[in-house]
Amino acid sequence: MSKEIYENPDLKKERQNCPFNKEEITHLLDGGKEKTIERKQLENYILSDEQLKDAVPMEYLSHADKYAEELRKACLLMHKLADSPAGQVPTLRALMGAGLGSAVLKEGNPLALHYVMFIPALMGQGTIDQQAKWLEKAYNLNMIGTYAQTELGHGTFLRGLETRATYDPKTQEFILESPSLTAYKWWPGSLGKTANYAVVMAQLYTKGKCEGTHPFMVQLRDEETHEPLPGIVNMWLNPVCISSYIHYGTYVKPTNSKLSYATMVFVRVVVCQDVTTNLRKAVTIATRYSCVRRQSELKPGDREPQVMDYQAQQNKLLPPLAATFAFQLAADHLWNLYHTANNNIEQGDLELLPDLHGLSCALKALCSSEAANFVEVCRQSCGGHGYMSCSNFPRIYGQVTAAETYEGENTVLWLQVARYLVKTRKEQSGGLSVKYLIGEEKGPKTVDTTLEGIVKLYRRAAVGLVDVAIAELDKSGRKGEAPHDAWNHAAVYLIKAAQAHARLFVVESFVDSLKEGKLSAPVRTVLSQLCELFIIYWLLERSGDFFLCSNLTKQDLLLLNSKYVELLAAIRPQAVNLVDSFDLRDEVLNSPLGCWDGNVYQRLFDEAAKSPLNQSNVHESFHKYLKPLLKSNL
Ligand SMILES: CCCCCCCCCCCCCCCCC/C=C/C(=O)SCCNC(=O)CCNC(=O)[C@H](O)C(C)(C)COP(=O)(O)OP(=O)(O)OC[C@H]1O[C@@H](n2cnc3c(N)ncnc32)[C@H](O)[C@@H]1OP(=O)(O)O
Ligand SMILES: Cc1cc2nc3c(=O)[nH]c(=O)nc-3n(C[C@H](O)[C@H](O)[C@H](O)COP(=O)(O)OP(=O)(O)OC[C@H]3O[C@@H](n4cnc5c(N)ncnc54)[C@H](O)[C@@H]3O)c2cc1C
Repeated sequence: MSKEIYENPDLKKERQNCPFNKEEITHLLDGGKEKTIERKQLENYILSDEQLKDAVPMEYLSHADKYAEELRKACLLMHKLADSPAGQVPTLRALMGAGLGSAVLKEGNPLALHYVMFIPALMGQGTIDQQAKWLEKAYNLNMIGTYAQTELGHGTFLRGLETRATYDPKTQEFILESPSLTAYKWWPGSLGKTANYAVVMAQLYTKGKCEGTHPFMVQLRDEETHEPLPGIVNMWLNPVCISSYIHYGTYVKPTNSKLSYATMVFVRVVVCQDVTTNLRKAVTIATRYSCVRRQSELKPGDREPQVMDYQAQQNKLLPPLAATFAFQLAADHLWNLYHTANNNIEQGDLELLPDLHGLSCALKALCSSEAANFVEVCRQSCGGHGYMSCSNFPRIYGQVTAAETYEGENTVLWLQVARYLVKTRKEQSGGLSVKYLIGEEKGPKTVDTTLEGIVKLYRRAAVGLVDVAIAELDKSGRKGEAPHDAWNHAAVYLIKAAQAHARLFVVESFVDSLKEGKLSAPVRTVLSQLCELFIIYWLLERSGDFFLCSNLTKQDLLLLNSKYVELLAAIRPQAVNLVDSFDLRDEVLNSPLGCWDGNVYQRLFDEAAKSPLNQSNVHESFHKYLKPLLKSNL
């Protein structure tokens, strides 16, 4: 007799009479029906392997045991690559990020940097000969690499890196050295125990002149013994400069010194997708839990309501739900720009490089910071159970908030965006993704609160805040301040302008995707509601920017507030159906709060029972410490 599958009755009710085709949204997010089929086949292939399951929860292992266990599984995953139903690169992409990969490697993938940065650095900056020599070795895992750029003393200011690579024309070798404690490479993932090679960013010195930071291939450990090579701590020998700027002892300048930063641009682009995947997990967990959890009294005398029926809970969870679509669609647009720009750069056409740099910095900073804030709101929306390690919120938050720092600390990236915006606005040049900065904003300044009218408000704010920042810079200049001081004293305005630009890009991506997309009417309706909710939410959150740069009135704001709460009520009935459309398996969510069946309390109880402390009634420490204290009559 088949075992009755339990489904929480409230969740079951939420799923009845769904007005849209969930699979249509799943296919949209996956990039098409075929991609969904491929993803599900890959998930079955990986998650059905018993050797990839944790015997005990990772949180109860020692640091060293966690590392060993993650390395065991990571290596097993690599052995499974060859037979993957999805092909190498799609499998690697799935295994390196916050989706399928995190279902197996909950503490992180010791081999991630090899694929996410080391190989991309070789592909992006190695010469043909160097790629011929190293890429096959890297893809065959005959070497494990990392990307060693950050030092104890410098992570942001790359021109301040202290590691030096001095070219010796006699031996035609580079001598790499870390001249001080602050020059020690610090932070690179896998550098400590896993990698035996690294792409090392170092200041290139030749003929006594510093030519700036360049990437070098350095062997760190013996390929057989894995022992660090002699002198590895503070002196590295025999590195090879990746990309050929030394021709017969003479330095040949690259067409653009920033091309050596290309690997960072790649990761900033993929990080936008990765934090969105993590946000989807957090929203799914919190939404399902909020429809299972019944608490307090809404109508006196009635049964305790689902907490999702409180408008306050909808206000917490529906904007992040909408954000997952907004960020995904924006990340897709950025990915397309990355490919176009990269193909052009390979042909020597660097025209799109500033746009790519500006937009990748903007979107990485926006998606990571917004996702981190939203994940924390999702955690808080689940009360005490959201605080438990087994809820998976602490791990999801840790992964997302790390992205606010790595690959360019967000503040620093916002200032990079501002530099690009000010230059584009002043020079009225270029600006593929900032076309609105070129020429004057046309049309009446009156406000209409339709979708198109709200997008126009975002554009006015984006232009207006750049002009406010430029006015501040000019004012400082007139006072005789040096450009670097004027820039520093306008930082607050510059960052606001950058953030407004990033939000405009996300809003336009969302609106344009709905216009262009071949969607059924029911899906278009629910996604349009989410789009309108999200762009009004952000406008209400940042209303000062809009008051400053448009004719927005108090009446407009009150009208938008009413529209916002109406949309909360309209979307509420579809919240569970929308997160079901993400098609995130329980193993990927890895949380008793978010499981598809809603069997929350039993799963919480089972998780608690796994704790080593719950394997006996009295822990041995009682007899060692507590009992003597109880007897000591202090
Ligand atoms: C094969 C399978 C593949 C699988 C992939 C699967 C992916 C799946 C998911 C991935 C999961 C995510 C895991 C991520 C792990 C990451 C781990 C972390 C790694 C790191 O953190 S690596 C180190 C990162 N460090 C940084 O980012 C440093 C930040 N600092 C800088 O970038 C720079 O110092 C600076 C930009 C802040 C300032 O530099 P500088 O002072 O030299 O520049 P200026 O401000 O003076 O500007 C000069 C001009 O240069 C332009 N510029 C600057 N940077 C760039 C760039 N990167 N590209 C292009 N142009 C750049 C400026 O715009 C200026 O131009 P202008 O015309 O003069 O204005
Ligand atoms: C989880 C994780 C993984 C990492 N992995 C790697 C890796 O694999 N390889 C690698 O090379 N690195 C790695 N890093 C390092 C990372 O790239 C750096 O931490 C990051 O670039 C920030 O640099 P920093 O730590 O020097 O911070 P700092 O730049 O020292 O930041 C400190 C403060 O100074 C401010 N600040 C700095 N410069 C400016 C400025 N010009 N204007 C205004 N404010 C400024 C910042 O906004 C921040 O508030 C990793 C970091 C983390 C957290």
